[in-house]
Amino acid sequence: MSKKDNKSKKKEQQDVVQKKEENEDVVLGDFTDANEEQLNDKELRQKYKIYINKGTEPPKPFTAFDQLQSEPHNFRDYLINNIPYRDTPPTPVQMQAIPAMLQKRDTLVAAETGSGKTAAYTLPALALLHEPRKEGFRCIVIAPTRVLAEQIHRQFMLFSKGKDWRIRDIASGSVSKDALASKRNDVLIATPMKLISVVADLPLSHLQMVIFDEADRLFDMGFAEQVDNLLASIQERAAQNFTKHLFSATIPLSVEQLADSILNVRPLHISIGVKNAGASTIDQKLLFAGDESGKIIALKERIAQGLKPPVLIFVQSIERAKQLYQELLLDKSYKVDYIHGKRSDVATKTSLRDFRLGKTWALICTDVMARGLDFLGVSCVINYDFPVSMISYVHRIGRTGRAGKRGEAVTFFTHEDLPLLRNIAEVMNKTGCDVPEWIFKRIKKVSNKTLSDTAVHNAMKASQLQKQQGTKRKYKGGADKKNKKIKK
Ligand SMILES: Nc1ncnc2c1ncn2[C@@H]1O[C@H](COP(=O)(O)OP(=O)(O)OP(=O)(O)O)[C@@H](O)[C@H]1O
Repeated sequence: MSKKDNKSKKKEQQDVVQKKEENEDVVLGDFTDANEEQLNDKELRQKYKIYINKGTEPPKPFTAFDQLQSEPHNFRDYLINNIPYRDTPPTPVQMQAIPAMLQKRDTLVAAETGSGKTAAYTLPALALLHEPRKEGFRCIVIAPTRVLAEQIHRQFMLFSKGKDWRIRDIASGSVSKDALASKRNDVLIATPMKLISVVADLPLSHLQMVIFDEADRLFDMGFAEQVDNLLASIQERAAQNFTKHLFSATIPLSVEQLADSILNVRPLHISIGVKNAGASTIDQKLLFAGDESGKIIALKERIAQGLKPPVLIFVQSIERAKQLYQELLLDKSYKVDYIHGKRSDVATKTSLRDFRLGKTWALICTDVMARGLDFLGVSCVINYDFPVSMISYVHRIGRTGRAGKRGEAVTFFTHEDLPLLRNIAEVMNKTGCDVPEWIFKRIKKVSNKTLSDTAVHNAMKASQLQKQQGTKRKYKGGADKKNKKIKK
């Protein structure tokens, strides 16, 4: 950039700041290249596409990890030093969610896949707990799958290095009852089922926060009742009010409404960028395979053209995973493996390790792997079987294009998938990826004949919400509990 350009950019920035001082309601400008030190809260939010969808007086976003060491955050040095990327900027979700959690208020946070949401709750959780204590579990993190719980545990261990924290992952079931009942514990990570089986024995009198990772999955049909029961049991055992934090890349309206009834400590709803869309770092493509037999031909063609490993290949069921694995094994040059929710712990760990080490170049998986898992450097995700919903699509493709790196997602589709194609095409459009005109024409033709997937999806969600509202909710939230006490 020339000196002249630099000067005019600086002048533009000064003008914006001056305008801002003259008139609070100035329409905010484009701050893409603005100097952050000159920007106020609103301008920073605009620059990083941070939206506050509910709640007042959100804290100012921070823009460098070092700022967390000083007032009002006061992170301890060891915590900052344990952040491997401390010298690079925080991601937008971290900029806003970390200060929000530090204000000890309930939060609902939606930000694209691979944008660093795990650190956005792990770091403030450790900062708020301050140091290891003998007060029982003060933080609970709930995740939908074992493999995700294990990954969250690794993240906590990384950030807590050098201090004697007790961080327990009970998702795989290796912690004894006695160890769990001990006061010498700080953080618990669990799947809902595991947590239900032990919650009665947990020391929770000093519980400060409960975090839901992949919150929309936890609150959807499969888990909603368990999670409701869980919150009620936790509340019975907790001596004080605790804050609740919901994180996901996708927060459908139904979950946002549920969150409303659960979050009551000065709640803040935060979202980053385009809601419920694929990460902007993913180059999304559709590939017409004609029919079922065309898929394997298309896959082998892609391999022959030089598919860059590591690659994740999503299929719809355990059976399909085994079938495709057998099919690809016929060619000895393919180094493939498969993984699904029913494989043993040992087999799962070995498969994941081999994939991380590059021993296998393609991992065939079911949707159990779609959420949350972080493999740095997955170059391509192939949706061999068409995803059942837009939400599943967003999470599957989100295994690539993480932490600012670019990735590719290819979705195979056949004639049979046409009725479901509209939602995926909409996600692609939202993120600026091209959907060929002929595909739109085909979708239009099909959706004239059948009820659109959006309508089906919305109808399902509405009936799900009705069911959830219809069944008597056990957990009523901190405010209700307080009111009840007052009435008594
Ligand atoms: N500020 C940062 N700078 C660079 N890398 C980061 C930063 N924050 C997180 N990362 C890295 O980005 C990757 C993705 O982070 P993470 O798994 O937390 O994403 P996520 O938003 O939870 O994704 P998903 O929605 O798929 O669960 C991780 O490898 C993490 O170490």
